Amino acid sequence: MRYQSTRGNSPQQSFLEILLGGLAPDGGLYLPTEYPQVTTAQLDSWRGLPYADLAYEVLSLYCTDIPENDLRALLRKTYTAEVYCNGRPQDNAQDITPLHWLGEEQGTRIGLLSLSNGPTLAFKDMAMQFLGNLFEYALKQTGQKLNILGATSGDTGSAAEYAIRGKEGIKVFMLSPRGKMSAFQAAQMYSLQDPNIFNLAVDGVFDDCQDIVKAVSNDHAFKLKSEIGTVNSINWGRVVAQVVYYFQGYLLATKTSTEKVSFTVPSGNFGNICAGHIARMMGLPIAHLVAATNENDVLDEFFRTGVYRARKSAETLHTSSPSMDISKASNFERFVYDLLSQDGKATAEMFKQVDAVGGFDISKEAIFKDIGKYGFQSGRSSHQNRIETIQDIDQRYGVMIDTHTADGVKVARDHLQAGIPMIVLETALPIKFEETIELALGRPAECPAAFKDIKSKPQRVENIAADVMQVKAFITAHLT
Ligand SMILES: Cc1ncc(COP(=O)(O)O)c(C=O)c1O
Ligand SMILES: N[C@@H](CCOP(=O)(O)O)C(=O)O
Repeated sequence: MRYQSTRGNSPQQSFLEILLGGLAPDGGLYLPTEYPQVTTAQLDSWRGLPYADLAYEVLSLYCTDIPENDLRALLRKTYTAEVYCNGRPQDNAQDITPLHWLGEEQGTRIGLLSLSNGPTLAFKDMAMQFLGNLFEYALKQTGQKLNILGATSGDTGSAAEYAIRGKEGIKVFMLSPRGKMSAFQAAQMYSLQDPNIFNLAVDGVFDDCQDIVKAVSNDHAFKLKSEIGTVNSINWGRVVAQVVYYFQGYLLATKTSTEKVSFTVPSGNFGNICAGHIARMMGLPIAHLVAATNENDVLDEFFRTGVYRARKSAETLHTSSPSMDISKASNFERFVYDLLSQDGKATAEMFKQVDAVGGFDISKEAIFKDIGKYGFQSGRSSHQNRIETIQDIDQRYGVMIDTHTADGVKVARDHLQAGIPMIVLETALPIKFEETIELALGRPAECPAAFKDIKSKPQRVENIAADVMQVKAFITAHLT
């Protein structure tokens, strides 16, 4: 399988070649030259497979330069019930991403796909644990070192750091928006004392952190000299590993592979739902992919109106689902590339416009009229909506959900279709946003034993301005 850039001006490369690099040299994002197609018979034959083996079936279509036995071994090492039971040991832990039906609403079943049982209690662990093992494997083959530069709004950071702490030859430099994450999220990252982990608290919002990562990646000389790699969903490895749980969710929800299912995805950087889009492009029978945003509703606005209007940092709101406080959704470019029939030149033009004037408007163009064929729908949730949804799901079903999942449930309920099951992706555990849970329910969220005293541990973090030069200087000073 070869990979090409969404901006059409980088040489095609193999999976392992793009894995360590992140952004393509022309500033675009990598996508496969074609989406492998999965037949109904293939899907049926995957029913009942252990998660690691299902992951092998899906990922072997993409990671064609990793020998079969190595890929299978990496996946079996990654996807174990021991690694994915940190939050809530449960009966069906062997499913890795168990599906919990909540009940029947408006003539259809609604359920939660549990993606947050990994070491840091958010869905990011699903891909990041695999990437940690894969980086180690790839570096052993080449003898290279890797310095990861990442941006986080709270969950990617800790998932990457827990996956990579203590690994030989890899350092992590993680940019986080100072004061914008929950106290629990900050403590998860900043309490790590491993010498290969560096936390930088940036004076800005997540988008400022993400812009710095992209600017550093676009300085090709610095990137090469400093062996910079990425773990954000701009890295194809992250997205493709997330494709697997759409297959798992579908197979757990259905009895035959002709049935349709819809997914609602709490969305910010468009990485998670982009993985759903790819699963659908591969032939997974997904009726709708519903993007649920919080008050930072750039994506909802686009799907409703055809106008993509990235917000400036000062316009990005600090909400009670803070991991989705994102106004420039990186992976949206991957979808736009497909929407433009994989025309790299046209995609580059659109995103040049985003940099120059902050967005684009396709509301009057034929491609916007065609958007329905990709199955996307969208909606937005507010602080009041999420409080009411957390209360309602607790009262009605006895299930406590986090604030991001609550945004998902709220928007899912606005898009139920009789007879088509709706799966909401559960993206984090409630303890990560305990202040809002207390506010909604008047009682504390359950805290896994491993994190009981997390907030009282000493923290190691450096404050830094939202300045590319300062970040480069920090990295350079900590490379040896
Ligand atoms: C808990 C949680 N929910 C939802 C999201 C949004 O996911 P994405 O950025 O892939 O759209 C994030 C961050 O990415 C998150 O951390
Ligand atoms: N919500 C994320 C930020 C987006 O990260 P990505 O790695 O999925 O691109 C976070 O919690 O850090």
